[in-house]
Amino acid sequence: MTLMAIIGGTGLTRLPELTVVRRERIATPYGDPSSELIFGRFHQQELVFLARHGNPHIIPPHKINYRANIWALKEVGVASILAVAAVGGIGAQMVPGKIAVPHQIIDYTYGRAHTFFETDLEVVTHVDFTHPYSPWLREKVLTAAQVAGINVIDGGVYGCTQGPRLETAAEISRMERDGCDLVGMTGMPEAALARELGIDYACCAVIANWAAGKTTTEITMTEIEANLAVAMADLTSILRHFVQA
Ligand SMILES: CSC[C@H]1O[C@H](OP(=O)(O)O)[C@H](O)[C@@H]1O
Ligand code: HPA
Repeated sequence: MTLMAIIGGTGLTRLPELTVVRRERIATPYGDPSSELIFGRFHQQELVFLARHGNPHIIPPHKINYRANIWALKEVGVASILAVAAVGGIGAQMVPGKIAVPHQIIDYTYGRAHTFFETDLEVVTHVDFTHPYSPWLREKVLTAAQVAGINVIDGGVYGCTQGPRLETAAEISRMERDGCDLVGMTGMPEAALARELGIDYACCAVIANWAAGKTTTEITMTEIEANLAVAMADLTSILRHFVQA
């Protein structure tokens, strides 16, 4: 069994039920990762956990050193990453409190260090990114959810915005016309960097709120945290079945 990692986002700064074995701070050519890597056993399965926004959660989405995070995971031998990400729901089925396993991405970010293939290369490298999430890893998550008896949404287009502000209603309307079902701020360049280093990558998108303009009420952190708290119990159950599969 190869080493897998879980990257935890908003609402998942530490992984419940993880027995910590050791913590390691990894230096990379790109600087420091968001947090130390936590090596542990999660229901008998060895894995590595990384808190995307640091622990405590202090790094905003546009300031995350995505390259250092992915490089550090590669450095310690990680072959697959399950990313957990809080999102806003755009599509009608993307109801707050539910979990979706997106199958596509549209990148609206700008100015982020988004590639390892920049300078001093012998050849220019263009990785295939037709299917940004590894199909077998998505299937494994979906099967784990089914076995756990949790009704997750199979598929969805994750639109990644720059943040840290939330979107305007018009931006969400445009994203909807583009085909986005979910909106978050961290899916890119994380997924692309994993692909560049040959690490399999899939995402559990935890729906925290209706996206801007989808309701008449203001989006508040209180609402987001409450929905995340409810969904995290389902997420932990999916992860338990996922690692045991
Ligand atoms: C209003 S919460 C926004 C924050 O939550 C998500 O983080 P993550 O993807 O790491 O769970 C979103 O991308 C924003 O960073
Ligand atoms: O509505 C949102 N927009 C962007 N990112 C998010 N992360 C949680 N909710 C949202």
